[in-house]
Amino acid sequence: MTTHAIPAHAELILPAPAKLNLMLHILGRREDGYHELQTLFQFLDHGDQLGFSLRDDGVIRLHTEIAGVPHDSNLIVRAARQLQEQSGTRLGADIWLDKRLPMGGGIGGGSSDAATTLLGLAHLWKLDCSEDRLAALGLSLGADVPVFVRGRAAFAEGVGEKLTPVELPEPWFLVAVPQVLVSTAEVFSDPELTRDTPPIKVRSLLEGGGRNDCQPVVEKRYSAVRNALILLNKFVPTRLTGTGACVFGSFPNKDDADKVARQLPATLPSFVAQGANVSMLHRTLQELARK
Ligand SMILES: C[C@](O)(CO)[C@H](O)COP(=O)(O)OP(=O)(O)OC[C@H]1O[C@@H](n2ccc(N)nc2=O)[C@H](O)[C@@H]1O
Ligand SMILES: Nc1ncnc2c1ncn2[C@@H]1O[C@H](COP(=O)(O)OP(=O)(O)OP(=O)(O)O)[C@@H](O)[C@H]1O
Repeated sequence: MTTHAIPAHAELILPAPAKLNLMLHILGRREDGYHELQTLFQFLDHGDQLGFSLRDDGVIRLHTEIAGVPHDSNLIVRAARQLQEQSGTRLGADIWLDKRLPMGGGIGGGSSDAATTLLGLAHLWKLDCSEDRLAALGLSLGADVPVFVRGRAAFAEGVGEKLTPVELPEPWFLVAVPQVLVSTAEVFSDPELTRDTPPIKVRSLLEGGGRNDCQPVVEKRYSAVRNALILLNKFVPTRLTGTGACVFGSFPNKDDADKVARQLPATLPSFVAQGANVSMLHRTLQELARK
């Protein structure tokens, strides 16, 4: 399937799905400033799309500009160059991006783009690269990249890289997108952030426990997020994902989620998507492998 942003001649088109943090506890802070956390990741059937074509001159060229992100800082380009360097390949790639996920939304758009680039180029360049190696490479790009590389809903510990796959219900989610960019680094450096939540066992989470420790800080700093939580909570129990800005509630079916979405004001964009325990990226790659 091609889109306006991806030309029909792209050799490989892959999804870069969003994720939700169904809960997020902060247990402590490490010496390097990163936080130890416990979080539950599930994917959504909604995301960006990337197109890739092979180049034999070694050049990595992303043809889509993202406002405010220089070409060489884009996680897609950084992921491609790291893989190129580590694998020693002489090949390069043309890459196109159809950006649908809000940036700084807490639904992992940049991290998912990076993971799709790693897996897509490993496929296109025919590299013999294990998932463990790609996940380690991904971690150097961002704490959330490994879960997208592995593509399984997971309970995450450490800084988010110690992953235990889990089977969760796959409800429909309404995700509201407050029109504000939340800085993850800023939230993690707020002195009022709760950093001493005791560790819990994965089983108690699967029974529905947990909260998002970042939520009070984000609500305090960003009125758009606070207002979105107040509004959505009138219809469904609502929580922040990651460090925001997006907030979400779950529904047993799509119709119920759509009904609430229709009642939100135009100033609060939203989308409805189903939770997925296997990411769309991995489902697409599995189909490719069968062909
Ligand atoms: C909070 C989560 O969204 C949960 O999914 C992620 O762990 C954040 O992942 P991310 O956006 O990929 O984060 P990174 O790009 O690695 O880090 C951004 C900034 O967030 C802070 N950070 C991030 C992850 C973590 N476990 N502890 C932190 O303190 C650090 O200040 C870091 O400079
Ligand atoms: N391909 C990309 N897509 C989005 N953002 C990118 C990309 N490359 C670099 N960035 C930078 O990364 C920042 C964070 O983007 P991202 O969309 O991953 O945030 P997020 O949804 O808050 O992520 P997370 O849930 O992992 O905290 C952006 O503000 C942007 O400056």
